[in-house]
Amino acid sequence: MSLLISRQYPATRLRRMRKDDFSRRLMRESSLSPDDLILPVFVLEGEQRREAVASMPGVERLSLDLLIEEAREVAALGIPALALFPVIDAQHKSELAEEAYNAGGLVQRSVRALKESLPELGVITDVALDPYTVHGQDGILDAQGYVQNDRTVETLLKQALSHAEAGADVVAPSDMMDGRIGAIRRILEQEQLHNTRIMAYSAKYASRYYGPFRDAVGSAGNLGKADKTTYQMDPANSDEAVHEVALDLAEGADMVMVKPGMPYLDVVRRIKQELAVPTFAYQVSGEYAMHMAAFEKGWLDADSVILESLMCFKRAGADGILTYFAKRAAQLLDQ
Ligand SMILES: NCc1[nH]cc(CCC(=O)O)c1CC(=O)O
Ligand SMILES: [Mg+2]
Repeated sequence: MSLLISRQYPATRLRRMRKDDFSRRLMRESSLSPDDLILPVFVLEGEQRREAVASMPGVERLSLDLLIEEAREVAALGIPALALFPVIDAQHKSELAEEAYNAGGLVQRSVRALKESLPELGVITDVALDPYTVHGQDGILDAQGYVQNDRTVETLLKQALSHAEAGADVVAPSDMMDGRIGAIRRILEQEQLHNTRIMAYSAKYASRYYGPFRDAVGSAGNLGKADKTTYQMDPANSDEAVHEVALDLAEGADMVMVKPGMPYLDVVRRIKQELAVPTFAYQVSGEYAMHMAAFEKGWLDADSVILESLMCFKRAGADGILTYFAKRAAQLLDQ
């Protein structure tokens, strides 16, 4: 502090270093590259199917054959990984979400196909029951409608194992049950799947910014007016986020995540600073929708705002960002 106080204008003029591109580049503290990006994708049953998502302009749900083409482009752009989210047909949804661990299910088949066609592209799978339950909650309900923790974890284990057995490089539990990271790590070790990574959605908030995603996977209708406040975190909390992350690390997480992203950058910063582990952030569907709405109205300049929004995650301390802008950002960074 004393050092800063002793600095005085005109000896110190911070605009000097901003004068030229070379000195701006030299003092730049953060950088953004395709290596920092993960593209979330939505997969559908069928062939040659491509469906728009009304609340996410530019995002499409793809059948597996088209997803493989998409994945080829993603890899060619230098994006390290994609995160896979299934759209599950109503006939496969149930109270106990048994379809979640079907070895021949949509996710499991997609993982196999992706790893076969593009072995070097990282595949991250979502471990949570919401696409598979009739009520759209991430777990199994008791008679009062409460999401049962330990009963749900038993099913998540099977789901995570089925993903890993299909060849998923990373399983990403996004359900916020207590103890699920430890339980998944134990079963993976037991089954000799020592190198399956776990990206834990550790500090996942009960956010209304997930609305467009729930449209995309078709769980919005099932969920109705219900919320997820008995398991996802209160947006008012930040100490609790550090606590959640510390527990997931102790249980065997390789990477941790904060979600949503931009409204929660203080949490990203705290976690990176206090725990110093691979830290990811998810620029979620609602953030994407807000940006796209402003771009469509001509109120914000798309290309520059996309890159600025992503750079802010890096400055806050994120090692990587899940973003629906991943392809567009990688193209821009390539120019
Ligand atoms: N387990 C479900 C899941 N996994 C990722 C998202 C949100 C992603 C986004 O909004 O982009 C959600 C939604 C939710 O918790 O209701
Ligand atoms: Mg937890």
